[in-house]
Amino acid sequence: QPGDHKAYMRLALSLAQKSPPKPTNYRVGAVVVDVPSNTILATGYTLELEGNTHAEQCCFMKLAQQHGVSEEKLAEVLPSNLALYTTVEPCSKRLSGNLPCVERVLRMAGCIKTVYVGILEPEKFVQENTGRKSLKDAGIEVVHVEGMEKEILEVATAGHVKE
Ligand SMILES: Nc1nc(=O)c(N)c(NC[C@H](O)[C@H](O)[C@H](O)COP(=O)(O)O)[nH]1
Ligand SMILES: [Zn+2]
Repeated sequence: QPGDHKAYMRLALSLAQKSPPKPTNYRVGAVVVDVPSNTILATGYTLELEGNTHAEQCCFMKLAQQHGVSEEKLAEVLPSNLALYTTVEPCSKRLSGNLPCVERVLRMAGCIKTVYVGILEPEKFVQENTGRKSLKDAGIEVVHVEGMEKEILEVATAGHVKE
């Protein structure tokens, strides 16, 4: 139901606010939900876990640890109807060269059916985020949860030098 989507996106935004501000990335929050049972399987925010980690990446790293598998094998052990909520759409390229979150989501195309995003990635670091198309081509639905764009962007860019 639409109400739930907003509630999960608001939870993701509260997670994003825990992320240490940096000028070279965005502060993002993410939540993985098992749709049939409407339960949260994992939460994450940018830089929550060791290394230069992204919010979505943290969710998957936690799930892999919980299930004792590598991130690559995660789709084999998770339920098959999951939703990923992320305040900023999954990245399709990272200036650090680390594996983009779209690639991580694509590996889980067997269980992640829908990605709910609060905003599309601004074109500050990466000219054009091609993620949405890659996800749709893999049969993953991308849904924009509207109404929180301004606050999501403010949180995401809190570490940036004000122009
Ligand atoms: N969806 C998403 N979740 C995040 O947690 C995060 N930080 C970004 N940010 C996207 C942005 O394009 C990259 O942060 C820069 O391209 C720098 O790349 P690194 O973060 O250093 O790997 N995007
Ligand atoms: Zn990412």
